[in-house]
Amino acid sequence: MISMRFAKGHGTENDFVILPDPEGALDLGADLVARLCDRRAGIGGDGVLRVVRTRALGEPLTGAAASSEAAEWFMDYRNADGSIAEMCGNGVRVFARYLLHAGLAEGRSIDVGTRAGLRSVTIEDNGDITIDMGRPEVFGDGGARLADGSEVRGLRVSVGNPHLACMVDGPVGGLDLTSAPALDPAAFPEGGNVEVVAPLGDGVLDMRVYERGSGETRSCGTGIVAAAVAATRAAGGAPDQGATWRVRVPGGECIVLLDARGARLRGPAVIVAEGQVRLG
Ligand SMILES: N[C@@H](CCC[C@H](N)C(=O)O)C(=O)O
Repeated sequence: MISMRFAKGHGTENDFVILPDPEGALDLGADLVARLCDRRAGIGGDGVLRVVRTRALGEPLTGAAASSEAAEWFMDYRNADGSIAEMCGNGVRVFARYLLHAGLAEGRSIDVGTRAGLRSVTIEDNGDITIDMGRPEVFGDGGARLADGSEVRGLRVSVGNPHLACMVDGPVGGLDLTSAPALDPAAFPEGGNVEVVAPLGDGVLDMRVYERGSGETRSCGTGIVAAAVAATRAAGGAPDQGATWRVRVPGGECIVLLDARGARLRGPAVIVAEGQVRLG
């Protein structure tokens, strides 16, 4: 019998099982993650956020992750299928909300370690949370084949993790995201997340996403940033020169601010449950 404390939270309905593990005592294998995220036999979630002190993480922080050494708390993010991802934008907001809720952090500014590097978080007056997402990297064009065989073209963007953000004509609601879009393995050697994005006018975007390791989710923070970058370029602009987008997703809405410093992502994050989970 496996028994552990958990919390459950979401950011625009991208939902997470939160596992408090300050001293890194949990043995969190892919199978356990998948069982926790199972929506019938487990708690259910798009992923797991393990809340661990950076010094207790138990893995080397090299490359992009090295700046995370400066953060007391590390967001060890796993997708619902148990795979490890570098970064989760909605996850960072929910993680920060949990730190405050659990008394593990205080104040309006919190640093969170991630595998994509340190992310600085600000709590806004209305309770929304803004994350400094760093500078998205653009790698040029790419394509994907959707489940029904149709093709979408888009921009390959790294927001710490890989995305193909595809501007489409017409509503995103009718596109087939029932199974993983096929990506070119040469362009996405680690797989990727695929966004379909339609401009609604007045700086508003409509977006759906198929997430690597989780399936179609109701929101994806890094995907929202990738969509904002693709929309800025599709409109003939340059993200460095400044743009603000409201991005609507099935689970709500986030704001992306782009400028020469990079991208900031703002949106809600809530904790909805706490308890003890037992898996036989
Ligand atoms: N939902 C997240 C992204 C989670 C990771 C992604 N599925 C991947 O494998 O890269 C977000 O809010 O950014």
